[in-house]
Amino acid sequence: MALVAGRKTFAAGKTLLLRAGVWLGAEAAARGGNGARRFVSQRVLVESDVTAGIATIKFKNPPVNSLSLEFLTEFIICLEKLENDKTYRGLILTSDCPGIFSAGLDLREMCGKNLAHYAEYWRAIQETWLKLYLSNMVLVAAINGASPAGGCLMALSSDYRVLADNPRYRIGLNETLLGIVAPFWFKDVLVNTIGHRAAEHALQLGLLFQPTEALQVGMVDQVVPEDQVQSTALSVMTEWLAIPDHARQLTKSMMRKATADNLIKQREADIQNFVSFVSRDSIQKSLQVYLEKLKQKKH
Ligand SMILES: CCCCCCC/C=C/C(=O)SCCNC(=O)CCNC(=O)[C@H](O)C(C)(C)COP(=O)(O)OP(=O)(O)OC[C@H]1O[C@@H](n2cnc3c(N)ncnc32)[C@H](O)[C@@H]1OP(=O)(O)O
Repeated sequence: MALVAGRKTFAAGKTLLLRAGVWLGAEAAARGGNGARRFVSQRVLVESDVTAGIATIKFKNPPVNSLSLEFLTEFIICLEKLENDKTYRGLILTSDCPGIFSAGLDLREMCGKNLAHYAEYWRAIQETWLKLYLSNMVLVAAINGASPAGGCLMALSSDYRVLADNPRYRIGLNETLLGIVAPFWFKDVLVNTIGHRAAEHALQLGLLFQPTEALQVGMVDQVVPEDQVQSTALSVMTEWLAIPDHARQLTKSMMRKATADNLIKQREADIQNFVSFVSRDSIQKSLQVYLEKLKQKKH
C-alpha cells in the first residue's frame, strides 16, 4: 500500500501539490481484481467500480463536512484525477458523516483571517464549483443529510439529486440568515434549477426546505427512504450512463456554459468582491455571532 504526501504526478501527466492528507495508490488497491478501487485521502473517500465506470466520493470532514480549505484542496485533486481518468463516466457525491451532507462553507475560513487567506479560500470555492458544474461525468448527488448553503450548491451542481426522506435534512441557500449575500453564481445555479420566482423567494428568506418541500419546488429530483438513497443514486446513474457520452456531454455544456462563463470572465473581480465584503467589520461580527450561536446550541 503506497502512502504518498507532497507532490504527486497523476495519470494525465499533471503534477499537483497535495497540500494535506494521504493518497492510497489506486494501483495497489486494485490488486483485488474485482473491479473495485478505493482511494483514500484524509477528508475525501473515493470508491470506484471500474467495470461500471462509476466512482463515489464520500465527504469525510467531521463533524459537519464543512468546506474547509484543506477539504476543498483534497476534493479538487480527487475530482481532477477522476475527470482525467477516462475509466469513469459517472460520479456519485455523498457523505460519510451521519446526518450531514455538508454544512457549506467553513465559517472559520471566513472569520479573523487575513485578506490573502480570504482570496485563496474564495478561489478554491470557485474552482470546486467550476469543476463540478462543468464535469464531463454524470454527477448524481446522494444527499444523506443536511445540506445548507455551500452544501446545497454542491448538490445543485450535480445532474440529478436524490434526497433522504428525513425532516431534519434541510436543503437550501440560507445565506441571508447569516447576514451575508449568496454570490451571483450561487443565485444563477438556483435560478437554473427552480426558476426565477421560486429562487427569489427562497434566496431572500434564506429558506431551508424539508425533503417534501424541496421536491415540490424542484430543488431535488427524488425523495426516498434513507436506506434507499445510495441504491436509487446508482440506478439513476445507470439510466444516465445509457445515453451516449458525446451527445450527453455536449448537451450538458450547451445548458451550462453560459452560467459558468459568467463567473469565468469575472473571476478576479468576484474574488476581490468576496474579500472586501467578508473583511468588513459588520460582516465579521455577523459571522462570529452566527458561529457562537451554533456552538451554544448544544448547551
Ligand atoms: C460577496 C460574497 C459574500 C459571501 C458569500 C458566502 C456564501 C456562503 C456560503 C456558505 O456556505 S456559509 C455557511 C452556511 N452554513 C450554515 O449555515 C450551516 C450551519 N450549521 C448548521 O446549521 C448545523 O451545524 C448543521 C449543519 C445542521 C449540523 O447540525 P448538528 O446539530 O449536527 O451540528 P452542530 O452542533 O450545529 O455543529 C457541530 C460543530 O460544527 C460547527 N459548524 C457547523 N457548521 C459549520 C460551518 N459551516 N463552518 C464551521 N463550523 C461549523 C459548529 O459550530 C459545531 O462546532 P463545535 O461547537 O463542536 O466547536
